[in-house]
Amino acid sequence: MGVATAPLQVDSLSRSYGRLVALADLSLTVHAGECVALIGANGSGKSTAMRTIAGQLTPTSGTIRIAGLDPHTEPEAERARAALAIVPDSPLLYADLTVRQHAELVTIAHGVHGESTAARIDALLERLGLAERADFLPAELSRGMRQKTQLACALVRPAALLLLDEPVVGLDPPSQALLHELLLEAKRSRVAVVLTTHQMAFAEGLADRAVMLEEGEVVDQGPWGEVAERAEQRGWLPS
Ligand SMILES: Nc1ncnc2c1ncn2[C@@H]1O[C@H](COP(=O)(O)OP(=O)(O)OP(=O)(O)O)[C@@H](O)[C@H]1O
Repeated sequence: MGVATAPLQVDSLSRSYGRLVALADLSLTVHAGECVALIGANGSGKSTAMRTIAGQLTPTSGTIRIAGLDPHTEPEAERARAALAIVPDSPLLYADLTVRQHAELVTIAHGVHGESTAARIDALLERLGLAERADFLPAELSRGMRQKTQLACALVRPAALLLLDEPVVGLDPPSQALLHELLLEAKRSRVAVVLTTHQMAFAEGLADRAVMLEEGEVVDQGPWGEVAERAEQRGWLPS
């Protein structure tokens, strides 16, 4: 067996919107079981990085490999998407599907639907406090419940790479603690996790490494504790 392919390998990734360079020259490798936090001010390029890695935005230059596969080139893109689970910065749910149907749709789409997945869905909805809302439509849910539905969709099936853009937003403190625990479990299952957050406390104990962006450029990166300390020194106060 050769060296295992990293779930995420990004090389010199840049993305512009017209003349605005939203992300410049990001290189990042995330190994199985590792968590990397992207931090930075509003508009620093975090979501642009996440969406480009996810295959939703075309890179201006650079390369992305998800489990060795290019998310921007068919037919590889489909297999890259299969290796990837995403929590977008605002919930993207179908108006006419219930909470449970969202989770089922993901398992069907990824070919892992069956009796054991039905039990897994039940257990996950229970943990997320959604069991009593399993048959509700998105419009009948609170904002936090919609966010938890999105989390259920991302966690309900195996993925090599989990991308979470501001996953904490809208969650109450116990739900934030639960998400922290669920992500630690994902790491223990060898999932590579990349998340963006403005809440330094949430990433504490979860992120192994951090990348700090400023106006699209990487201004610092390294072990979480070191980057967080330097970020505080440069006036980046934890919330
Ligand atoms: N669709 C777009 N068209 C033009 N410019 C965009 C577009 N989306 C984002 N930008 C610009 O790209 C830059 C980076 O935005 P991005 O959403 O990646 O930042 P962010 O770090 O995720 O911010 P936040 O913390 O507010 O979520 C900003 O200057 C923003 O104005």
